Amino acid sequence: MITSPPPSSTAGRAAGSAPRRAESTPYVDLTREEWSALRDKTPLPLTAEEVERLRGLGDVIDLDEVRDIYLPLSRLLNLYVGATANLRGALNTFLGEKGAQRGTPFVIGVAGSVAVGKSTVARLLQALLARWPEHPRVERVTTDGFLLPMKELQARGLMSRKGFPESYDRRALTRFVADIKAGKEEVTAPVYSHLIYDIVPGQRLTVRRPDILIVEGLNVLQPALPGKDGRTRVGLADYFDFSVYVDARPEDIERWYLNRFRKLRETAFQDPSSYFRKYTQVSEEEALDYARTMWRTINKVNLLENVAPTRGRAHLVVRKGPDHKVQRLSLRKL
Ligand SMILES: Nc1ncnc2c1ncn2[C@@H]1O[C@H](COP(=O)(O)OP(=O)(O)O)[C@@H](O)[C@H]1O
Ligand SMILES: CC(C)(COP(=O)(O)O)[C@@H](O)C(=O)NCCC(=O)O
Repeated sequence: MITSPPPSSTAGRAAGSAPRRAESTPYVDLTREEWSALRDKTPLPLTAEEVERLRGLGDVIDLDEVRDIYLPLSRLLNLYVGATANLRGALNTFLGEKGAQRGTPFVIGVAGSVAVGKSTVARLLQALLARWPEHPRVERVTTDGFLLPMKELQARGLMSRKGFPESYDRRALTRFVADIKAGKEEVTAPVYSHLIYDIVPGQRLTVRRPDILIVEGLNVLQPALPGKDGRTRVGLADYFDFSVYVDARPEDIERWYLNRFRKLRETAFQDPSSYFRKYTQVSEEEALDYARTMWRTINKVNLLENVAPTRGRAHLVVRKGPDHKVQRLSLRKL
């Protein structure tokens, strides 16, 4: 796998280091304008009815952004799905009887920091990809279902490392995606609740042979853990047919994190069973101080230490500006 990252807004080039030679990059860099011009080649423009349905997803995303950025992306992915099916056909021809495998889901990983907008991108892609007659069944899962239960995090001293790679049951997550990719009829996963800030006891999410699976989470591009014998294992990202890294400046992400916290304080945190209810009982300033500490001591550290270093493994890096609008895209061409 090619690992040289495109220029980033998260971790700038070290002072004094040599500029990357343009001809050696495996990425093609496109401005927003260059990318959005590609939508002219995109069949299936959005109908008025679909625009309404997208609005119904409850996201604040503006519709020009959907047309300019995410519609061309859904076309690119549609082409990848077709090409991947052809490749599997070639493999089956080569393998003969041993190969005869039914179509397996096309798996897309969506990575990036807490609050960068992964869920919004993943929800949009789910809606846009399901419009194509070749792949109407698109499922989306978030990796938070594979966080260790709170009791276990406490026992291991990991409560302030939530979202770090070690706070997940990584083997179970990889097995879950491997089973779906292998075409199992029915695969289940645990469910995480932001309300109780914990795994929901006894609840499971079921995935039944989708055409496309979108796996969204902070750590989806992490390399595999070595096995006990030191040998390399197959990791989650090895099952991805395509991956997207959502990138933005940490200062902007912090602002989005705090804005989301402010909104949640007025809505979901009001629920008596919310883990964060206590922050509705103190002043907004006090609540935001707490959120700022969470950002600076947990989420920002995780972004810089674990998440951003995986950016160069993505097939596509989308870079957002301060207003969430995508400004540049780097697409892997090699
Ligand atoms: N394109 C967008 N335009 C405006 N606001 C957005 C956009 N994408 C995300 N947001 C807002 O930014 C915050 C973080 O987005 P979210 O998708 O919840 O992030 P993540 O899943 O990465 O934690 C949310 O408050 C969301 O409403
Ligand atoms: C649940 C999360 C770890 C994100 O998980 P993901 O779905 O990306 O695997 C994150 O949203 C979170 O709760 N972080 C802990 C610190 C905080 O509450 O901001």
